[in-house]
Amino acid sequence: MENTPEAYDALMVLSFGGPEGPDDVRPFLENVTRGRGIPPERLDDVAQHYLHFGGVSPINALNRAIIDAVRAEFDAHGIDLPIYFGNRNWHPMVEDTVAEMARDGVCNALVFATSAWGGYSGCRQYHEDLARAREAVGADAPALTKLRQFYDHPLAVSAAADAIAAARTELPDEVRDDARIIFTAHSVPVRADATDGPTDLGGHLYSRQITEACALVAAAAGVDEYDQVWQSRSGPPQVPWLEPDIVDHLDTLSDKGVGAVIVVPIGFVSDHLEVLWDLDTEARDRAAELGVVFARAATIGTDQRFVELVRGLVQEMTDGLAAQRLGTLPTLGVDADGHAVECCSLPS
Ligand SMILES: CC1=C(CCC(=O)O)c2cc3nc(cc4[nH]c(cc5[nH]c(cc1n2)c(C)c5CCC(=O)O)c(CCC(=O)O)c4C)C(CCC(=O)O)=C3C
Ligand SMILES: [Fe+2]
Repeated sequence: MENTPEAYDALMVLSFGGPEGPDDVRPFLENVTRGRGIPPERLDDVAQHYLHFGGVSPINALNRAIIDAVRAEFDAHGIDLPIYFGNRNWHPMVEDTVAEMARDGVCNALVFATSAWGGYSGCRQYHEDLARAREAVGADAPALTKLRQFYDHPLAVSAAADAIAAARTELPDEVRDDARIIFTAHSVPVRADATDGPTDLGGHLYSRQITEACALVAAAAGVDEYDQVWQSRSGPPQVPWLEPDIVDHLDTLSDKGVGAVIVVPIGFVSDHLEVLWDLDTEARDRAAELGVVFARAATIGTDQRFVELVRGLVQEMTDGLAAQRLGTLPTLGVDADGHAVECCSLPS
């Protein structure tokens, strides 16, 4: 797809947000779950996960580091767009960021959201956040164009493949070559996944993109056999979410005699709390109980290729370059004219 080059005057990095101290935890969780029917017991549990780390999620600091690295990458390539930071659920809130951009005279900004995926939580909800923020700011709000989904960008695929190779070197010699590769991504309600994406695709855009990304990364890493599982399930127990859960899957693998695993957090770009708690704490502890040797691959956000990827996505829009892609599924987010479209919408 060729985009029509247009004049953009800023980039916003848009993310989930996370608490930065114990007093932030409850109000943050209330922002995340407002009107979503998450049971109070689940919220109490999740609050404990955050409090275990002093009430600080690493996500904001990680995003600030990504912004610094993108700034350096832009400077090195003569891209003089200012970079702003906004979040869905915690400060700096996207509404405040858009107000600041309006005060600075920004008219037409690009938006990089820190999710590679289609689907409601990873894509459409970010469009809703932008629309809400523009409405709050009113007539002076800049136009905001969300960059496309990047789950199959060649730089994302090669960074994830190299992270598997690096994790393999951490394993003891005797299990290194036989370690089972497990890709994991955030679970979502089965019903939400079923209705994601263009109707002619038949839904399931999020889970299909994850499946395709796993196949691309496995091929790049020279891995023939692997598993794809889910993590961080939320919601009431009677509502079905994508399965199997990673912790249950470790039991299954252990029963089959698997002695070592490399867990690959394909669904996330940085080591935020869903990685530190659900993988590095819960899954790692379960593996230890089972006597399964455990290594976890790094997320791609720390790899230099990640900022090159961000620059590439921006240049697709500013220079009208063709999208760099390895996959075949739709990656929604911009139309043929380079304009943001309401993607991943539920059929009405
Ligand atoms: C698909 C997906 C991604 C990946 C795409 C992307 O990256 O955007 C993602 C990322 C993240 N999810 C995160 C945290 C949370 N997600 C929750 C709840 C939920 N996530 C969902 C889906 C996703 N979530 C869903 C369908 C819910 C149910 C409620 C709802 O429909 O909204 C809850 C509520 C408590 C609970 O866990 O029940 C929390 C605290 C953090 C920040 C971690 C940190 O603080 O470091 C990040 C990056
Ligand atoms: Fe989440």
